[in-house]
Amino acid sequence: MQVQVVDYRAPDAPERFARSLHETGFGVLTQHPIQQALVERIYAEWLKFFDSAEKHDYAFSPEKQDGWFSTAISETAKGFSQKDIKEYYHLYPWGRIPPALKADAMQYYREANTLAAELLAWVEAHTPAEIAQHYSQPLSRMIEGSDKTLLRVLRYPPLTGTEPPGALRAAPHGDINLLTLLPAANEPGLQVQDKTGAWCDVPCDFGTLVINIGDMLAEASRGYYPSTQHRVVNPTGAAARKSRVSLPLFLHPRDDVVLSERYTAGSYLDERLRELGVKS
Ligand SMILES: O=C(O)CCC(=O)C(=O)O
Ligand SMILES: [Fe+2]
Repeated sequence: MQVQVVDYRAPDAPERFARSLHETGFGVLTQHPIQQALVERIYAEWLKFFDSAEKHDYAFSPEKQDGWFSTAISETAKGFSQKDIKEYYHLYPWGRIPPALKADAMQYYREANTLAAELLAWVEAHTPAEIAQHYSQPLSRMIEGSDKTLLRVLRYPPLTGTEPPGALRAAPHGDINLLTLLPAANEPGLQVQDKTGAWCDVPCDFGTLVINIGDMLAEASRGYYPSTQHRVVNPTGAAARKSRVSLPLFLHPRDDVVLSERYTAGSYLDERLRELGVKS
């Protein structure tokens, strides 16, 4: 499998990027407009937050899905029995955000959203007409006025050696949303599955941006853009004693958007959150 690494500024970037998404579900961008200094500041600030007792004041809300998800209630990937070895915080502009962390997180949220909208337009422009005719509305319109787009700050704690056998930092899964934007994490571990079932490392040079297709876009494009299974494997050696931080932005349509004959975005999300065990 060849996940393409594409220079965002190149004249043929939209086409090469959309082809990589079509062929692998993933694409990597260099020279993109997201400031690396901002990403690094967010990683450092949130590592401190996860190490503090303050996080307990922000326990997640099952109805709203904002706030801090502890390792004890963290997701169990669809079809798996072990919980992932991770804790995370769900940020929405309308949700709870620790005041000291708010300015940077919201600046990132805005900038990442702007870029995500542009990349969605690239994806749309390179959708073959026979597929695009099934979109219930232009992809770029599906996200207009959406309050569902989610910034997740993830912390995978150092391993203790007492993890249940087979538990992974993130078990194989597909993302639920349209597109995911993920700045390279501070540590490696992200892998994507190819068509033969083999796992391949996602190119993860610090400073690059990984983008992947989510299940909602696979549904709306009838599989033309595949939502590929990916996972985060456990480190060994000295890296096992370090935390890994990552910062995916999950771009979501409004709830009322029709994805296919079977689903609206709202009905799809509800079904998936129940399967993950974070909504009842
Ligand atoms: O931490 C990562 O690199 C990937 C996280 C991920 O795939 C997810 O949260 O859906
Ligand atoms: Fe994911």
